[in-house]
Amino acid sequence: ETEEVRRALEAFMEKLSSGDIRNRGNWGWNSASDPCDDNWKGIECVGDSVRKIRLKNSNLTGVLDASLLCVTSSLFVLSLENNNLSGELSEEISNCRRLRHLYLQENNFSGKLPVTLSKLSSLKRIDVSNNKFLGQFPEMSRVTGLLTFRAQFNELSGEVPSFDFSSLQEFNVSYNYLSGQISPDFSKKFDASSFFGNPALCGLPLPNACPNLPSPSPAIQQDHKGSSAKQYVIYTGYGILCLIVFFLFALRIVTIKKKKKAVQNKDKTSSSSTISITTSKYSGKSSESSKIRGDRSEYSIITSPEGATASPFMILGNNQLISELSFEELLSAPADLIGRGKHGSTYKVTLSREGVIVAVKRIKDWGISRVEFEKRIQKIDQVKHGNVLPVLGYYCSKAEKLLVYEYQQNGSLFSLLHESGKSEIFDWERRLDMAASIADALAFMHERLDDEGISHGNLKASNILLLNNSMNNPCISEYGLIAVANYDQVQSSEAENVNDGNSSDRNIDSRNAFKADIYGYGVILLELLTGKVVQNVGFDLARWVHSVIREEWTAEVFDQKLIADGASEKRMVNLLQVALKCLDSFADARPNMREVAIMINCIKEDEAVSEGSDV
Ligand SMILES: Nc1ncnc2c1ncn2[C@@H]1O[C@H](COP(=O)(O)OP(=O)(O)OP(=O)(O)O)[C@@H](O)[C@H]1O
Repeated sequence: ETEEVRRALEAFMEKLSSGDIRNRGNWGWNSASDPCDDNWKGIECVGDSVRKIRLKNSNLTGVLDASLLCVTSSLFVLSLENNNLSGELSEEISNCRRLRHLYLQENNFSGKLPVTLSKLSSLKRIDVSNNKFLGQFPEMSRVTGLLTFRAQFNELSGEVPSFDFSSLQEFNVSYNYLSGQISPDFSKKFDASSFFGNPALCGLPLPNACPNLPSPSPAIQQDHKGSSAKQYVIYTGYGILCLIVFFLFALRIVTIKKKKKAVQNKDKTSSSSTISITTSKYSGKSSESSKIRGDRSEYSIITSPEGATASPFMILGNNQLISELSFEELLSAPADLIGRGKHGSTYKVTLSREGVIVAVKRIKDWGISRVEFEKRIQKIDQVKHGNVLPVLGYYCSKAEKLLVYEYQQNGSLFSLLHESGKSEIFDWERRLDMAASIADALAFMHERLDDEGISHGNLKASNILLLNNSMNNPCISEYGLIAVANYDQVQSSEAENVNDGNSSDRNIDSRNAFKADIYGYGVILLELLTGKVVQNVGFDLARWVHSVIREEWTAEVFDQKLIADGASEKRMVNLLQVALKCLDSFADARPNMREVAIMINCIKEDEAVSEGSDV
């Protein structure tokens, strides 16, 4: 470890032991030695960095100075239970950014739990039970992936805040001074023993129902009467304002209709017309640096040659973001080209309605009839999954198709893996979670769209977006946009392998397309495991991985960041084995997506179990 860390840890121990570390014999904890090389008591390292501090039942009597402790930025586990530590847990605990397990139970800690606990986004298990913590709970819902929260036998008060329930397995806040109604989310998952001993807490799963809300007191009613006159004046004002807005809106519709008529008349006289998307000129990957507003672009939407009737712009579902969005509004909004792929271009379009940004995917030369296209989009729209980005609207002419999606500002799995640098922690657990979420979502889509033969068709890391929510969950975008999969990696001999001589051509095609998705998913797994870009200027990741494994250098394959983080090699190898199954050159030998999802979830469970036995 660095000298800075050694000194900080020495000072940390001095405070834990009330300055009395001389009596601790051969504990080490002396900055003249090294915590990893010289085996300081309770310290576990991976390579040169301290990962775990485990000093339970060690008769420690001082205070926990988090500002010193968290100089050790690679700390994963802090276990100080059953000592005699006192004082507060300070806000600097959030500087231990990678902390996963925090065990402080059975001490004499007091004061409030720091609000900064919510910044420990990697936290899996926290136990602060049997202390004297008081005051309100910190807001913990941002800590996704929390498995255990134990805070029983303290003096905590206020309401039970909301948590992220997706992973929470154990929750106990019994014997505190909590009050209010327990949220139904808790009662679905935990029994009364999690809440006993809080006299002012009510509702299921506790036996005491919550009293009905009291009706407003006469004094309040009186006050209400007094304020109703004021409200009358305000509402009348609003009414007049609404009338004015309505009048202006009607005027605008009449003007637009007149314009439309003029355009249609023009269409009838000329053989084609051009509507342009106002866009910046494409100059490299990122458009942010090259915004040239108001350019008439080369990227234009050309109506069908007959030009008689342009296809309407269709809005799907009742998404508020683009409700009643007109094609005119979409086309007149400023658009930045954010990428141009094999199958078309994608634009970031800022609508005039406040704050609404959409992504418009423009597909050219897709040889599919309008009827077929519409049928396909409608089918996809009927299958909803939280990790699959829905199409909000579409436009379809003979020459090209436009699809509108909600813009996801957090980028894609590709950018997270290859463009985010060191700023963002993308550790093993998050990668495994992501692999599982994508597999579950894809298995769901495959099963629901099996009869229609609609696969994703273009599965890759840039089509896995990070959702706008606080958890940045992965989300598969552009599902089903390409009718025939066109992976370079899928060898042409595959069609023969898949053909058993009985299936119709159509079945062979759609089965191939589903199997191609599995291949695409295998490549994503390889990218998660190796941190390398697939097919990057002559580099074929799948082939490279195969050759390294043949040479029995499996550990060389993995992303060095994962190794340095102490990710379990056993489970990385397990995931690699799943990836290799997905990449089998014989399409028929690949598992289906449900089988893949089951395998990945098993690895995830294995990870959770080992997490639990970590301390
Ligand atoms: N809804 C969206 N929100 C934010 N970014 C998006 C959205 N959809 C796509 N992108 C991003 O836009 C960029 C271009 O996407 P696009 O799909 O056009 O190209 P591609 O995926 O590289 O190629 P292909 O045409 O083969 O799909 C990618 O970086 C992608 O992550």
